[in-house]
Amino acid sequence: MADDDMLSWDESVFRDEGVLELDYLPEAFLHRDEQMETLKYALRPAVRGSRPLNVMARGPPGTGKTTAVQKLFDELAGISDVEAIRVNCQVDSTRYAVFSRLFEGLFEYEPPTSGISFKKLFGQITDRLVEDDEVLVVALDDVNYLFYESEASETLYSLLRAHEAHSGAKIGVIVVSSDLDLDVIEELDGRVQSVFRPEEVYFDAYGEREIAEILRERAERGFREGAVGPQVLDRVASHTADSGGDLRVGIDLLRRAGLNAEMRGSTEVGIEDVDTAYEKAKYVHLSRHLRGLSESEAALIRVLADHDGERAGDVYEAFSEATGLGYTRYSEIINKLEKLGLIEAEYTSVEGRGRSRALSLSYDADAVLDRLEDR
Ligand SMILES: Nc1ncnc2c1ncn2[C@@H]1O[C@H](COP(=O)(O)OP(=O)(O)OP(=O)(O)O)[C@@H](O)[C@H]1O
Repeated sequence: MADDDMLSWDESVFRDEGVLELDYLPEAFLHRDEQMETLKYALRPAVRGSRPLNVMARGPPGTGKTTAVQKLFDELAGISDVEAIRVNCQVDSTRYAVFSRLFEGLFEYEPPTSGISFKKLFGQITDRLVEDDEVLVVALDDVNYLFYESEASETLYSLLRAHEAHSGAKIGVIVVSSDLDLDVIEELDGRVQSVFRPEEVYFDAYGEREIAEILRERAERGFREGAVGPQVLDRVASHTADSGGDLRVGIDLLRRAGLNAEMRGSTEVGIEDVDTAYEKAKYVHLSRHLRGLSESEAALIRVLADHDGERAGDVYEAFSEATGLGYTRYSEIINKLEKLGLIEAEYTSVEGRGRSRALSLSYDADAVLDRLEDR
């Protein structure tokens, strides 16, 4: 360690730390040309004033789906008579919430919170589109959350059939899902299936070489010259690939490794800085999923931390005592947490009682509880 004031604040390994924030929109978007082409093809009619094709974009977490949408929407923002609005369904997970967000995007103020019916909200949106002769492109990002709340069919139905209820309304929809176990089309009601025939775009997981290239580009912008060597980058890429190829892990890892180097008073990031950082960065998924949970969902996680590995019936007793909620809601929450990969439900045979489900947390209980409190 250097002397006491080694960390003179202006001496940093970073050139621009903001580049290593997860919501930073990268200038260079590598290895996604094909996906961008399909998206552009689908959206092109909007630029000419017609309804765009609908799109379904799928792929594992951290593979650039949101970034692709954001990049295209930024381009569309410069075109008159096209409104492009991205809705994060992790935050807005009901039909009403989605349409409130669309209202806000169009009118630039929130709809009245009290008492405005869905029908009215919907009507105001479509009237505006028709009057101003605008095309609306809606991205339902993380649409899987609408399915977990059983709101997907209603929401899509309203969007896709808007022109029937309100002649002249032109709306195109991009649904984005990172839940690979969810068969989006199959899970929709028949009446929605019959009008939803989207173009499909798949975002496959990046390989280790691609990860390294993308991260090199990001590191060059984010770090001072010479602060991150090729071996360090390779190490970051290898950890990222190991944890499923989610670039969020890699970017978070780069940033934390940089902070570790600074802690040591070094101007160069070392392999050990990366390895120490990985202990934390590997939990970025966990933190992200915990952030979106409701109070009762969080309550079940807390109960499970105390009853890890126990039978579903026993966990229910503790849950119901803690929250006063009934079995139906309990089952729904288990279902959602399982789909999010936060818990695992395994069938076990109990002697004399047939098969029963045992529930356990997918991550270390202390790691979960710490992050649950920080959310
Ligand atoms: N090809 C790429 N080039 C540069 N940066 C990328 C690329 N792909 C992803 N990223 C970066 O990785 C991070 C995660 O990307 P993004 O949020 O777009 O993934 P996603 O597929 O939408 O994830 P999720 O499904 O979990 O919402 C972002 O910080 C983004 O800037």
